Amino acid sequence: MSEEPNPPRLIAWELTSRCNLSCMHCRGASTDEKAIGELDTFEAKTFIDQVASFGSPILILSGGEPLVRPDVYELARYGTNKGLRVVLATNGTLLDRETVRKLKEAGIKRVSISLDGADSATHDGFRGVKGAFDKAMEGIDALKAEGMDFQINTTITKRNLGEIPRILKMATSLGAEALHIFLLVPTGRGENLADEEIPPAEYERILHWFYEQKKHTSLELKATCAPHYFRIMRQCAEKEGVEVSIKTHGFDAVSRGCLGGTAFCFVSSTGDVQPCGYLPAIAGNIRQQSFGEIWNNSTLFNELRDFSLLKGKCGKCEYKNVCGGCRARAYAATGDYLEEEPYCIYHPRQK
Ligand code: HEM
Ligand SMILES: C[C@H]1O[C@@H](n2cnc3c(N)ncnc32)[C@H](O)[C@@H]1O
Ligand code: MET
Ligand code: SF4
Repeated sequence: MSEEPNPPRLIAWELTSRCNLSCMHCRGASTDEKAIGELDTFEAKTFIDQVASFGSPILILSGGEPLVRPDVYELARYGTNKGLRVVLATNGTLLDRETVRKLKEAGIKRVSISLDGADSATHDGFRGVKGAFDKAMEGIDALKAEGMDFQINTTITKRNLGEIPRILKMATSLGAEALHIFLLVPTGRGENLADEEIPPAEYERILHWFYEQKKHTSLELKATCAPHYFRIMRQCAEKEGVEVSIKTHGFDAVSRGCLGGTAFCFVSSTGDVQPCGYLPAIAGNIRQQSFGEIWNNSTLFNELRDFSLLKGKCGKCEYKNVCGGCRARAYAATGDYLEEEPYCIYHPRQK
């Protein structure tokens, strides 16, 4: 019998698909209509039980907008009591000091705020609502006033590429713990935004820049949905004559590009388990099978764990074990999640 996979280290859970915003790039449906078929409080707690009995991942309460769900505090407390590290991902517009106090009481350890621009013109343009930037900044003020750790999540597109250095400065002066960049995946409502994706050469440039910035900041910088980073990190280290290790490169030294199905998964508001929120392929549903069963046995997840199945350039690449390409972007471009990452400029040595 084959060995059982390690349990996930991180689960992003779409508590609800409802949202008070409707950003153009959103991977979700995110409208203010009542969600159909959403897990109720009891089902949500059963899911937490299953996760906690199976492993002890970081549980990211996401959405839609998780703060529109009234039982968000009850679920956060439940997860915390079960020993999970529970964090919350929000657009920040619904946060005030009272809300932050309740999140703290529920045991939430960190909150991420999405900032897609360094000012209101870019951010509000992106998020489709005037005042979204100011509201998010007020949310950050509330987090600071209540002493809640926070990080900034930024989705990079052609619109804000030039503002990333300013966003990094802003995250630093605001006192964030981390800046996590996401690279746009044209999926969900963002399906038609392929034109907004930065070209592959720009990916290369911004990820090199990111590598350099890490040397000069105490902020935790993480590139999510940018698996190429792990190749670029190794190429840069080789040039510098430095060996990649935890000592020199921290957690990045032992992590890899796409973690979907290997250390990370996404659970939708109706209980579908997916490799990530940007890849609409379903490993199973927690209403039909336990989370652990899906994680261990799904064909989809087992395929994603077998890097020898990667096709095209990714399949031949000497970096496939540390990068692996973005499976969601491959799926969006070709309909096959094992195909090559379409936004990579690198030519593997093997032809
Ligand atoms: C500390 C270690 C962390 C790691 C290694 C990590 C890694 C990841 C990964 C792999 C993804 C999925 C994207 C993909 O499929 O490539 C992701 C998504 C995400 N992470 Fe993190 N993350 C970490 C911490 C956090 C924290 C502390 C927060 C929030 C406070 C957070 C917020 C998010 C959000 C909002 C998403 C998107 C999920 C969604 O689709 O809604 N992450 N992260
Ligand atoms: C949870 C984080 O995911 C981002 N996000 C939402 N939709 C997409 C997409 N299609 N591609 C990349 N990032 C996305 C949000 O802007 C938020 O910052
Ligand atoms: N709505 C929240 C945000 O914008 C979390 C989910 S985004 C798909 O950060
Ligand atoms: S990205 Fe987040 S805030 Fe924007 S519409 Fe989607 S769920 Fe809502």
